Amino acid sequence: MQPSSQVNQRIARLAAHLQPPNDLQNCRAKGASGGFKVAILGAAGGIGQPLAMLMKMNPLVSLLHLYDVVNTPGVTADISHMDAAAVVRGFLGQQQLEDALTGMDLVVIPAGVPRKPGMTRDDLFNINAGIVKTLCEGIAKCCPKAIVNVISNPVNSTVPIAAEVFKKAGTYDPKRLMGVTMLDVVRANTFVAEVLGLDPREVDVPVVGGHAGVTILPLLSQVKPSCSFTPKEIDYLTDRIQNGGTEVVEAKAGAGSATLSMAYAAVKFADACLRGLRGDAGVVQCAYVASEVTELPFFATKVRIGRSGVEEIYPLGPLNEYERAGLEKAKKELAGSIQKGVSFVRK
Ligand SMILES: NC(=O)C1=CN([C@@H]2O[C@H](COP(=O)(O)OP(=O)(O)OC[C@H]3O[C@@H](n4cnc5c(N)ncnc54)[C@H](O)[C@@H]3O)[C@@H](O)[C@H]2O)C=CC1
Ligand SMILES: O=C([O-])CC(=O)C(=O)O
Repeated sequence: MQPSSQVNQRIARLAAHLQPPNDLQNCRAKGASGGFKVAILGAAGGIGQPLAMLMKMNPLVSLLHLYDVVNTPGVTADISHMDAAAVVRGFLGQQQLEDALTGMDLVVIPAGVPRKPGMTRDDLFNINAGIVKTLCEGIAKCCPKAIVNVISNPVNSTVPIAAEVFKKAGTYDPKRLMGVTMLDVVRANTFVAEVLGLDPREVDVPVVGGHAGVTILPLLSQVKPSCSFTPKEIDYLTDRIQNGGTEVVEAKAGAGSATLSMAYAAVKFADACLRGLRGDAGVVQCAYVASEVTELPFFATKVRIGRSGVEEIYPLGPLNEYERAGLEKAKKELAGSIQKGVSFVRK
């Protein structure tokens, strides 16, 4: 074991490499005016790295803060060499969390452990709940007005955890907290397009409920362009969309869960948040948010994102019998997951 002073010195040396020299910092910052400031927490991970790369490429981002408890010097050095506009800064370890968060407009959280085959997302609760709680305490202190995108699983519980942390700190604004369920929509669009023989970019499948198993409820009766499916196709598509995450976990055989498609989905969702913040009209995506659409305190549906975050939550729309049965199953499981998250912070 290395003595902790040696470890701290090493971290300080590594951290020093994450910033440009003092006399160059102002000149770097000038290139960053006009866009949004975005932090990724868990930026050195399987999702974090490709997400950081894609965010660096987003013209709406002027400053990109990469925070993790390991490996941010390397990831930051690497990504900062891309000749895209955003200035990239790295932050390593808990003692740099506050610097990473101060002044941010959008915070994206993919920090935490992923599943291995045989696990459910809820099996990640014991580790990830504490990680999300600590990170949200930092957000409440350093950037309470930021939009927060929670990716860390189990999303059905980590979003209620974040809400409770913000309530305790007196900073909770339900419009600014969103659980990222975009990957369910991305998968649904892909799988439905395959069945219909369409380009997935032309397909829009609303996916409501939450982000685990039966709580992932694709509304196949509301697919655009308007179409119809056989009962066999509905069973196949519902099952594949609900178990898309497990399909990847099993294929990766112990090496983690979806990272590349998730980074794609996360940047699609983050971009929608930034366009909303900019004031673009008609920015609509599915997200898991505080909601009155059902009797549950959180639920994923289509939402309209604007300057203040979630500005409108759309109703479920007409459901068929199959979807109504799915909704009941989803609500039952979601209720327990939400309560588990709330109790974790209130206990
Ligand atoms: N919402 C969604 O649709 C999806 C969510 N996920 C979830 O995203 C999370 C991350 O997945 P991966 O990137 O594949 O995992 P990973 O293990 O590759 O990366 C996670 C990163 O988080 C970092 N980390 C751990 N504790 C931290 C802390 N206290 N502060 C900051 N960073 C910390 C780790 O050092 C690591 O770099 C998992 O919980 C996974 O289940 C994954 C795919 C889809
Ligand atoms: O399945 C997992 O554990 C990761 C995830 O949430 C997904 O891919 O949808």
